[in-house]
Amino acid sequence: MMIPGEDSVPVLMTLAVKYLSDCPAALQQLTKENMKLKNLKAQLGETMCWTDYLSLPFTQTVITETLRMGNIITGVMRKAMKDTEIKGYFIPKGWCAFAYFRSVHLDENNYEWPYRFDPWRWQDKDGSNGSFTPFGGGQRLCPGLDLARLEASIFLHHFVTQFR
Ligand code: HEM
Repeated sequence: MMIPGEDSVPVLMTLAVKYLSDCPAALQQLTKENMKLKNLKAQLGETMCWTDYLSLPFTQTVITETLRMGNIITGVMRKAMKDTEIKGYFIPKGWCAFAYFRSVHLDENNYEWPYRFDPWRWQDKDGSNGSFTPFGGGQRLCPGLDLARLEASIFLHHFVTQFR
């Protein structure tokens, strides 16, 4: 749990900062959303809790878009347990195949202007059609995906509300 969890989230945070620094409109909207929550919490005298994290929709789209563009895990290896055919390609039993996430996440058939950092694209899309797999899928789906998103949200919240 520690090894896969240690490198991936800091890379996610670092890439989010990099992409935001190139996209002032996204940084502005992210700051506005998080400042609003921070001020509300201060007025109520409350600290942040789980539901607050879920109430930051734009922050979530920033994280999702960073995962899409950043491709922190570039893909996953799989071994064919039997002769298999996928979309006309034959994979003999025993061969290894590499499912390359980057080619899916940066394919213009799946995403308009795929090299543009555009968190707004996620406002009416959830990637559940198989075109968004930064955490893998199936039996080996990353068990740390919610923790990764939570950590990145907490980082972004403090980053944009306390620093310029
Ligand atoms: C941005 C952050 C992260 C990304 C992009 C990511 C991505 C992935 C991917 C793609 C896999 C599937 C590997 C495969 O199918 O061969 C995976 C597996 C795994 N991840 Fe993550 N991960 C992240 C964060 C974390 C965190 C925070 C933890 C734990 C605290 C974690 C723990 C694991 C473990 C234990 C597996 C192996 C699951 C299995 O084989 O059954 N990951 N991760």
